[in-house]
Amino acid sequence: MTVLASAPTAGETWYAWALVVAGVLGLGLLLAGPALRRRHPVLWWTAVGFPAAALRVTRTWRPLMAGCGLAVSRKAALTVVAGLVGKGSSPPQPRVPVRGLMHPTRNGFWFLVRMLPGQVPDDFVTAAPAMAHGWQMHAVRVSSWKPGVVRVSATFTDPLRAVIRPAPRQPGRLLRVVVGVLESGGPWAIDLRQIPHWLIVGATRSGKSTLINALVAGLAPQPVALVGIDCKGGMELSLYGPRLSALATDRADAVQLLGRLTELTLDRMALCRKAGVRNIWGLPKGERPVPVVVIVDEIAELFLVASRSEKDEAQAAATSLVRLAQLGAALGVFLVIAGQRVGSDLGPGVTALRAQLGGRVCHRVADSATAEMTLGDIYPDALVAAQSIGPEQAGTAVLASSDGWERARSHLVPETVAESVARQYAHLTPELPGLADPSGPPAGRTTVRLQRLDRDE
Ligand SMILES: Nc1ncnc2c1ncn2[C@@H]1O[C@H](COP(=O)(O)OP(=O)(O)OP(=O)(O)O)[C@@H](O)[C@H]1O
Repeated sequence: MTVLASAPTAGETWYAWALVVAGVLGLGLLLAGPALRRRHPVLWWTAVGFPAAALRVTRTWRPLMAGCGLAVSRKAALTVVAGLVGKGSSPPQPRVPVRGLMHPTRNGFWFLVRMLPGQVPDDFVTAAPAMAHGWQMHAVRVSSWKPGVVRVSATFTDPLRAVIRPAPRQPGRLLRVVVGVLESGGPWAIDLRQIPHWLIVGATRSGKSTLINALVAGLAPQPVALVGIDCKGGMELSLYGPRLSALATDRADAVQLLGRLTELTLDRMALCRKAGVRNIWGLPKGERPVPVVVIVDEIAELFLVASRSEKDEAQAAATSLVRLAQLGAALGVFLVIAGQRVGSDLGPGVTALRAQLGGRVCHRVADSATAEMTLGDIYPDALVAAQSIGPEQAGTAVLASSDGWERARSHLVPETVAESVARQYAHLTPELPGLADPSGPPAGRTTVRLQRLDRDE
């Protein structure tokens, strides 16, 4: 028997080579994939992860939408007509929301979705965990984009897992400090001119003080006055003593200091009224009073009462804080209030105050009620994210403001660093004569140094 062998054509040779090259590349990526992912995650995501995710999203979009109850059946009449015209072919599929182009990011992707009539963004928020599972992503977040459209963004890994050390400080904008990293990979900046008052909540050792360290270390080199209220005997805030213009270490002190701050605010109001401007930023530079950032550590110490006289003090403190929050933004007085709890059990004042604090940071919390108190009145869907922060994720928090919510992790700024920055910039501490306690030494020069025994730094 004779076998006739014909020489391959040029087209066949090219095709065979392309197959071999694709096979070698595929095999190489398969073998080197895990190492590439570990060492160069961005490169891995661009070369392997994103194309695979794009295929997965395309393949699963319709079944996912149907499984999550986001597909809408065609009109019955249309189905009947299609059945008659199609002569037994399968009826038309239910309609699913229209998905836009996928845009890759450094650690994920995002796309827009046009919702079908009758759907609201919350329907997609509920479906986000199913999308994350279906696409094998670390997390999927859904936010409103514009009426009728939501933005779906996904991340393939948690960028907040690793401890984040701060980069060397750059001179920044007045009252703006980069304190950490956002889950989306961008900087987490606290900008007091944009959001003047903040509430920082978290269980013990969840990262509140570390965040305040980062904030103070960023504010210390700026021309601002820092004022501390720490009713735990100054145990936390006395660290920054050399850079503080005033420090109250118990409730009686705090009530007086808050009273003086209210007077200072009213003086500023009179100044602005006289100059015919709406806020201190409208005053000429030479006449503009220095911005004051008031840091309150452990708000419960101000509000919890055991006796009648304490009740009056707590009420006075609450009233002053609410007034400062109402008037302060325009007059250069900003509040940063930290505590383990902000429940209404602390008294009616705390609810009124909470409503005035537009910026919220919720670290790991001990109970769901605290997360609800911190975030629930702004973004109920952020609650799940806040409640899933574990003890090993100290410094991780959910941030919320009128712009939306996001997960973030603060820079690890140990107290020794914050203390030395405060000493380094002590010469910038503005003297605010109206604030100093007439009966005591200037608080900024306090010599008390209380050591926390539970620190591991
Ligand atoms: N952003 C962070 N990155 C890494 N580790 C952190 C971070 N924040 C806090 N930690 C770790 O958690 C520990 C406790 O943090 P921190 O003292 O800030 O908690 P806290 O909420 O202020 O606690 P307490 O209410 O008891 O004062 C720190 O000593 C540090 O080891």
